[in-house]
Amino acid sequence: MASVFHQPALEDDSRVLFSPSNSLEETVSRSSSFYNSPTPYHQSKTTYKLAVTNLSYTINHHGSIPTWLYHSKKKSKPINILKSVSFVARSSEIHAIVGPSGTGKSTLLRIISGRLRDRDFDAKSVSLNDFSINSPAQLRKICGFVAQEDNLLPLLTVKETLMFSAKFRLKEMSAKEKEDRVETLMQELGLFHVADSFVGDEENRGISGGERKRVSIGVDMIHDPPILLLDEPTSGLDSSSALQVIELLSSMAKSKRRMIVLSIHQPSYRILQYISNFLILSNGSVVHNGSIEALEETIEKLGFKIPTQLNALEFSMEIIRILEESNSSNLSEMEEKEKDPSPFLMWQVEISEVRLQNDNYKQSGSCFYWSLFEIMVLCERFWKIIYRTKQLFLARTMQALVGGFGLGSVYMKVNNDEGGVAERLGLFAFSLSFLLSSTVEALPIYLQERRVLMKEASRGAYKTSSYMIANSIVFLPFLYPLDSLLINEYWSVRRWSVGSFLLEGFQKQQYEVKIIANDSSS
Ligand SMILES: Nc1ncnc2c1ncn2[C@@H]1O[C@H](COP(=O)(O)OP(=O)(O)OP(=O)(O)O)[C@@H](O)[C@H]1O
Repeated sequence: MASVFHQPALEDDSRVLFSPSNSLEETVSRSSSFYNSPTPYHQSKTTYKLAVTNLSYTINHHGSIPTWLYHSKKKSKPINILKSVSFVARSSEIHAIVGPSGTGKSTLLRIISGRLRDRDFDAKSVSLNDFSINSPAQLRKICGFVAQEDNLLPLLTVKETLMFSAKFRLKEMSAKEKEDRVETLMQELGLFHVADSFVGDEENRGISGGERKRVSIGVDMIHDPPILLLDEPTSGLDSSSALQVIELLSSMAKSKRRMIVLSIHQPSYRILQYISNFLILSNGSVVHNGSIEALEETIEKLGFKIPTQLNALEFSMEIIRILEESNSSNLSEMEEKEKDPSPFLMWQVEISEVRLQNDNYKQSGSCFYWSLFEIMVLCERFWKIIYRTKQLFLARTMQALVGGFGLGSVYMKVNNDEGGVAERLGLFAFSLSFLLSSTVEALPIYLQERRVLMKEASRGAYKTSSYMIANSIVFLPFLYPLDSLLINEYWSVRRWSVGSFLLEGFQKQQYEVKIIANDSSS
């Protein structure tokens, strides 16, 4: 904890971006070019310091349920998920967040990655190279976030998956540049040998678990963000695959000065050596922030001996309550000492006045053009998935043809009189009921896609409206009852549509009413 309150010596080029000596305009222009730059960030060779200071996060018991749905006379008790969490992470290092289940690791990562509402974000709590971050949107731009559950479409190959991510996130690049970026990334992630293999899922076996995890990492670092956040990247992997993933992250951190912050459950002894700093959380509070050696010292000072079969981190989980108590008493001592504001804290207040001016971030080029581009890329992806989903593509095409012609043939016998109109209406309703059943059939596929959509849209890969339009364009021809209706209507070409029959029937009725009226008046 103490390390948080000392101003660390920064490497020379760490101030290139947000140097306090720069004028405000200079800082602003540099910072906005940083966010807007299509160039991969690592090329700037800038190092970063991400500081989280006294971050607390509280939610109401009913979470995101709207108040109008939550009828309770009892006032809900807020839950303090994170309590005054502070730490500093730097480029070229792996920083691990550890702790028992439900202790707030994922919540902390989600906040740092900017995945929270603007109104829940405390602007004073996160800074980059000593400049306060104003909004979650800024964090989303500079951080790649790999969630615990992967977000991959099983019917795309590894290369296609990365290529689609490049199309969404590197729009300014030419097709050749995107291709090169994907090739380089596959090389870096050790995925070249599975480039043309399908990602797969539980039903259709594809690439291995470790490779899946590496593809997920690739999807979120296609734009080469300087900060990469990963929620439990080793979960569900055997020890050698877990080690491979951590080794890969370590080499990525070192070779391109990336900052890596990850949450991890019980890392093995071999994994520990790749991690520079451990932030141990218990009930949302920090109980240790430092190296593994510092943790061993703390445990020894508390009078414990680490059993030979456990590493310091595993043992710390067993005595986490004692660590928590000891840390809270250390903290109260520190608070006593810090009643007078330290020079570091005063300096923090001064620099926080120089804000990152990124709110006016605008994507270059016309908005309409990009929307069109997104729709086209999404259509291409939808089409690939439908084409490769045999049950969807073949069955639907057959259904459209057989159903359409089958139902259409019924129309041949229908007479061209009022009775025919009634029969046509019956057939029309019958066909409509097929539309409903077809929607139900497509639902599981749509729901699987929807999960991916929600995650992609939340990280700003594309607009939800583009997805909807693309979805409609591609799915519409496969709504076979609709095709049946069109074919049926075409079959009854003598009158063209049920509508015209209805109109004709209505006119006839009007005519008959008139005749009856004339008869009765005469
Ligand atoms: N939106 C929410 N509504 C209600 N409770 C929440 C919400 N988000 C988080 N929590 C609670 O906050 C606590 C911390 O959750 P979080 O997912 O961050 O824990 P974690 O340390 O990542 O757990 P795990 O290791 O099991 O993934 C949990 O008790 C969780 O139930």
